[in-house]
Amino acid sequence: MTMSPADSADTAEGLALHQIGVRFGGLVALDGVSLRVPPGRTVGVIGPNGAGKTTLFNVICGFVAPTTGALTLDGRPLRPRPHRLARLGIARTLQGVGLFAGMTVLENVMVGAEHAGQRPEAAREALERCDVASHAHALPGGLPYAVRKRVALARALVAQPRLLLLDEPAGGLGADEIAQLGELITGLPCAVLLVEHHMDLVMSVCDEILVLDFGKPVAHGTPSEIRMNEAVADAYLGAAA
Ligand SMILES: Nc1ncnc2c1ncn2[C@@H]1O[C@H](COP(=O)(O)OP(=O)(O)OP(=O)(O)O)[C@@H](O)[C@H]1O
Repeated sequence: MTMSPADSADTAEGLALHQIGVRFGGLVALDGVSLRVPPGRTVGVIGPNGAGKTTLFNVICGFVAPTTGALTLDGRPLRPRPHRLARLGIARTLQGVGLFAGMTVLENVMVGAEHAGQRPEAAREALERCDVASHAHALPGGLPYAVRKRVALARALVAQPRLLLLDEPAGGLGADEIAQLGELITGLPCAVLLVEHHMDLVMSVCDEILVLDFGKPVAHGTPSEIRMNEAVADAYLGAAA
């Protein structure tokens, strides 16, 4: 299998990371990571604990500035800032849920709609897409965790992003809920960057997968290529040992 860094992509469309490196003091969290998320594609990032997945996500969201390398959006330099992502057509969900406890489900998603300049009806449509419209008038606190996560996803989707960043969306979910989440992700019209531990979900929804180990890219390919890759098996067995 060949590595396919963003630098060699035949088109500059979409988000691209070029040789990104991040250091926290003496610790190298990311080292030479290149990746492209073309329009409409679902790209997964996996790796053992501490591999740098969340750091990569944080670089794209603008929470962490890369020490080396650069990002581009449609070929133009991108210096992400968390509060400017919506304007760029990028939405995200974070680990956990992060809903406003004092607002109903619908109001939570309306906040997202307003922020993105969408019409109010878009909020109900997003709830329907995520199959949680029946909870529109409930407060999040009383709802099952899986429902709250779907509401958070609806709040991200209401912006009708061109790129959706998902940070461990399967965390805390059961097998059936993860399967439903997979169906939802597969049906999305936007590009998706999925940072996730749950291999079955990643393998079932992603067009391509980047594998990190100790901050370095160790493989990049289709799910079937990744399944057969020895370096990937080594990274995971090493982590389990
Ligand atoms: N703000 C920070 N300051 C110092 N070190 C950090 C910081 N954030 C992450 N790290 C370190 O960087 C490395 C990569 O961490 P990161 O959270 O990106 O990995 P991960 O692949 O998301 O792990 P996990 O699967 O456990 O969430 C780890 O060694 C971590 O301890």
